[in-house]
Amino acid sequence: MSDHMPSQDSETLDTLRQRIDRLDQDILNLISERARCAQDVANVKLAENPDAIFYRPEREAGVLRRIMELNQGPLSNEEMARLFREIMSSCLALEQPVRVAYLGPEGTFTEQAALKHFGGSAVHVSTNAIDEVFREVEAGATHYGVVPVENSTEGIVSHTLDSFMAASPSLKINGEVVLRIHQHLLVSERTRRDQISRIYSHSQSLAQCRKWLDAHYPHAERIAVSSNAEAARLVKSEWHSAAIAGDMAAKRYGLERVAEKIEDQPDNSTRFLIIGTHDVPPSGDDKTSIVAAMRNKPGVLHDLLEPFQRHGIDMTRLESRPSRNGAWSYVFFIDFKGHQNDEKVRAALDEAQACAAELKVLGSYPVGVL
Ligand SMILES: O=C(O)C(=O)C[C@]1(C(=O)O)C=C[C@@H](O)C=C1
Repeated sequence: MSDHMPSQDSETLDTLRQRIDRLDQDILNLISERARCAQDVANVKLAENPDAIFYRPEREAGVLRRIMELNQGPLSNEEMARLFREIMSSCLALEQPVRVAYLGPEGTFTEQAALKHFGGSAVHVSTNAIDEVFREVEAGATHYGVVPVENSTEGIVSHTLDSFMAASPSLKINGEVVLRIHQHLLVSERTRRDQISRIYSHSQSLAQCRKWLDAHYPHAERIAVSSNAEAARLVKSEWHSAAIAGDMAAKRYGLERVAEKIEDQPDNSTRFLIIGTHDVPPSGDDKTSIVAAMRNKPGVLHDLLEPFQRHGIDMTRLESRPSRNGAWSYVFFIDFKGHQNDEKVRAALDEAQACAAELKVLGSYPVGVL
């Protein structure tokens, strides 16, 4: 129907749009009032401490959880929380432009995780390797860092655990973020789609799509490269190649999807950790990560875990890594529910400490909300 033809429908559309205009004005005023409030919060923090910490993960988790509880629809809880995530990101940027290092290059899932956790107003800084993310944070070049730690189909990211073993004690885990990972087969406009003989991706992504590749491209050579984004970049200049990567890389390098969501496990997800240099107070729903080096004798794992079980602490992950130090053979990475300030967590940690050669609390942090 033409725009100039008056009708019942277009009148209704006009009045609805007038209502939306009025609502937008109210939302605008409220967001501005909220932003001014955040500026006042910044001044209070500065008055208390000239080296104030502006980013407060426990408070952000609380704000988002409350929004999800209050939400009555029609937008989903996740959608609403995502909007508030961005509002808070803008408010925090008014207090202090927060710098966040992530495992790059641009277009990686880690960049997507950093955006999901800190929102678009943080300054996101790409690095070339996981240990570089750690170095940036330790040196104070960025306030926080984001690193992948485990994938639901491929298991742990060993570089990250090794970096924790080598990290200074001032480095703390400040948060976690879980990302649903969707892999796509991507090509450029130059690619001859019927002659794809090479498929680039990160080794974990190739592994995550193994069955799909066996079925659809059994003869293409699979080439592991340093990241999915690097795979996407390579495809730009080769007519017979494709890449497996996610949405961020497709967008960043202007690639087309030949096939979408080709991961073998439909619930494929990756967990990322936020690292910083401060302890996070309790948020009401927290996790704690520790690393323990054990002496090389029988029954050590049982001795280490028994106090947690006895105090009724819910363990969410256990990994072992060979130690680099000759004095003991294994170190264990353990995640459990609860905050290190909780009485029963303290008691279990004290007892576990007594039987470990070395035990380091890597941090207590809010369970991922989004
Ligand atoms: O409550 C605070 O400490 C704030 O700084 C405000 C606020 C917010 O916008 O709600 C902003 C940044 C913090 O990370 C947490 C919350």
